[in-house]
Amino acid sequence: MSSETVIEVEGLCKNFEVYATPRDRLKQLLLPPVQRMLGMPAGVYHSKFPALSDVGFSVSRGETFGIVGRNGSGKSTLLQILCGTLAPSSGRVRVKGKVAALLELGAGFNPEFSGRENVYMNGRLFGLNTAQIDDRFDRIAAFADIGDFIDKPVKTYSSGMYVRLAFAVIAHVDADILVVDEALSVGDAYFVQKCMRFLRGFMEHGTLLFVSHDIAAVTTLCSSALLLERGRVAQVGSPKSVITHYLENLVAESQDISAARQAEPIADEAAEDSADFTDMRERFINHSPLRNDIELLPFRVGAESFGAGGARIVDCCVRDAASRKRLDWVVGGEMVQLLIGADALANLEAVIFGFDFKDRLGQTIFGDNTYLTYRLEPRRARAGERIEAVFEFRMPLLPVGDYAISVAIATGSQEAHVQQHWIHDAVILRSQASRVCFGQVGIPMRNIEINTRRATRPAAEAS
Ligand SMILES: Nc1ncnc2c1ncn2[C@@H]1O[C@H](COP(=O)(O)OP(=O)(O)OP(=O)(O)O)[C@@H](O)[C@H]1O
Repeated sequence: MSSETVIEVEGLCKNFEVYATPRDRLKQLLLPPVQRMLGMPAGVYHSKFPALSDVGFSVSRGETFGIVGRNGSGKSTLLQILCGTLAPSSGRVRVKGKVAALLELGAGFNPEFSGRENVYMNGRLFGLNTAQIDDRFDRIAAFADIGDFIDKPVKTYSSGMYVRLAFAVIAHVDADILVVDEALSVGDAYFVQKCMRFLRGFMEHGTLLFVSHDIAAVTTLCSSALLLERGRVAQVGSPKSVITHYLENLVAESQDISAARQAEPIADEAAEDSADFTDMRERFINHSPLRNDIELLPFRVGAESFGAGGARIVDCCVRDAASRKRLDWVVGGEMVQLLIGADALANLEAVIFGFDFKDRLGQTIFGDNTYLTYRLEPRRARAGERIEAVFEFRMPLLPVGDYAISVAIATGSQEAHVQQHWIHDAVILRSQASRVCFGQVGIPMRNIEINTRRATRPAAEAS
């Protein structure tokens, strides 16, 4: 490593083990030791998913290095390896200096501890002693600007408060290398401005790894950039050329898809049910104040609820459909999953999960349940089991305002059922910006056209 190189990555690979069913995971855990004991070859019950393949690059001291790539291209995996929170499968990673990362919201915070206690805990993890943290505490609290919440348990924080405190901490631990990803987008506009002011100051001496879908931010902030495509390095170079390559690929991909669609016989159109598409104006919209940013407030365990008590809903979140990561914010139009998890407190027959997506006035915009899917083979749960339902759908484009998702677990049928546990407003969604200015929701437009053609003469004139 040269004196100026602070990050050096060579031949980095990361394979995740993917299990087709939870049963396979259990088999993988239990069977191989027994098979080995019996002198049999150990079975393999998973496939390997290469999230990163032969990744190599280096970053010099003082550089602002952008990492871009589509969803699922491996950015978070790479960052986690660089931060030391995930082990690579093979390859070499050398990092010189103290790294502080603002990755997943609140990662590294103990939700039971107060903000103050977490500041001390994290400060120590970053190598500061108590006297140094005492000395910086007021500045950290002022940066976070969360008022009395600094002495409340972090589990009571909104996602915006999490990110405020997390950023305030990493901004005060004398990091040599800062890693900042989309988490920053969760903060309110004033806070993001404050962070950007800090980052611009930091960039004068420190090294910054900046992961973003915000093409404009990467182009203006970064001194060089890396494009990841399906876990491989597609390009390292100037931000402008990397972003150009990235956009060309996006466009080429959408053209390939539309060419393929045109080539398909009409009869196949019905089979296109899983074909994905994005709004044709997405690129423009996502780089304008019209992007439909929706904040997701965490599941409120103590929220108002009712029910017969045969089950208790203990988990509810919105996840990214591809990565299955729990989301703190989402952009309207993206594919998401709503997960509802419940503990069965009694033996339950014919379980139905459902949800109700409401606007700020409590009017249902849409909702669904599992009844039709399982009508022929109703699901049951034994007392003591955890049972989960996942609904995958495209998040609608939401006009600015607050929304709520109520969730429920019931038993019986569509017509006659017993609500075992219903939680009002389990997840709150805050649509902060939107291009939808009328109607209850917007729908992504696959295509919009204006066509002109030669006017045909009215029939009367022609005769
Ligand atoms: N623990 C895991 N087990 C199995 N697959 C995983 C795991 N973590 C990530 N993956 C898969 O690895 C790939 C890369 O994921 P990663 O989160 O690094 O992508 P990303 O570029 O950060 O995506 P995004 O922009 O959506 O955050 C994805 O296909 C993801 O589904």
